[in-house]
Amino acid sequence: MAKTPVRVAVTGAAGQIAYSLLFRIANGDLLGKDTPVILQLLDLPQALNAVNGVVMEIDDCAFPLLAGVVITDDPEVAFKDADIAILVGARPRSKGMERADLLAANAAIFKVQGAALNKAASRDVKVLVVGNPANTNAYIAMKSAPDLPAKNFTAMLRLDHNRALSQLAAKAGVAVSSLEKLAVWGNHSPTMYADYRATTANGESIKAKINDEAWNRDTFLPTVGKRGAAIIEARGLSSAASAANAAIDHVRDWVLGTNGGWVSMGVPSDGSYGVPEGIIFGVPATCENGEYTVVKGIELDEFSKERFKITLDELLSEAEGVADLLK
Ligand SMILES: NC(=O)C1=CN([C@@H]2O[C@H](COP(=O)(O)OP(=O)(O)OC[C@H]3O[C@@H](n4cnc5c(N)ncnc54)[C@H](O)[C@@H]3O)[C@@H](O)[C@H]2O)C=CC1
Ligand SMILES: O=C([O-])CC(=O)C(=O)O
Repeated sequence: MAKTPVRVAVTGAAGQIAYSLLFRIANGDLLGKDTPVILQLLDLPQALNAVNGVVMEIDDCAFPLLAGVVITDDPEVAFKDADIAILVGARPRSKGMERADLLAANAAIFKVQGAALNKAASRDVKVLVVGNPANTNAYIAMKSAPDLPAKNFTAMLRLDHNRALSQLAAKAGVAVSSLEKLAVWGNHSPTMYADYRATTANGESIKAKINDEAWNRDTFLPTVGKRGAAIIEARGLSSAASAANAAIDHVRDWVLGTNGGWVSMGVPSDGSYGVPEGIIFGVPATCENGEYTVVKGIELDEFSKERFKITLDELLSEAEGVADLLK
């Protein structure tokens, strides 16, 4: 019997990330080649003409799995019965800005969208926030949706995770596909802590194989942390296709499972690792039957504790910065 189509809402549908993301969702890369999808696209009124143009192109692909498209500037229409909501729409940063500079500009958007999700979306909606600053935007959306389970709200750390995998594979001379058990902790910002102490390639410790603590501190962590800025510097625009790819990876793994493998996701803290409850913090997780489970019991050494504190302090100050908005 044909499967019921899954309703996937995407905000910022006229933007550069969406221009990669929407075609891949319609192609079945998100939910598998046996699952029809309905795209529910949101953007600002002045961008709807551009969304219409993107949808003309989507039509011209004749995707067999595409069961419908909704185009709207009303968040409640976009999120109506949504099973998945990928919140991309926000102002991106330009040269010289830090992601935190976007906090004020983007916070209000996520309050409105959280409230609209609360009202209109499926009670099981899986929300991924991509728009920066992603963790705190997810926090605002979650706090603005009191009738939805907090665990439904996640932020994208997967781009950092994928960047780290690629750097590690190159350094160690192993295939990306052989790497397991990488953790990216904290905020999607240069403070994130990509932690490969537990990572293995074909069962062998990557830390032992690389055996270069100076590289970890002085090259690897800054490269992963500042990759977004390096791409803006080189391209004049922030990363788009790689961000769309990471969004696909995040949601696909959440829905379809990771077979025991670790992925990094920003999720509301349950208090583990000393992160105050509700703060959206990047953690290693496994996914099964549509649920994620945080990997527990990882010991933090002195260096890890230092890095952990820096990224947590940043998130706590971002949360404080939006406290008034949430009253
Ligand atoms: N978490 C991550 O790893 C990454 C996050 N990003 C972030 O993703 C966001 C989007 O990036 P791009 O697609 O490159 O930007 P873009 O400027 O090309 O597109 C953004 C789109 O969002 C729309 N928009 C703005 N406010 C909106 C609202 N209230 N409701 C609906 N749509 C709205 C705009 O009209 C525009 O079409 C930025 O915040 C960027 O910093 C980018 C790369 C990676
Ligand atoms: O750096 C930016 O502004 C876009 C982004 O989040 C990334 O590429 O990681």
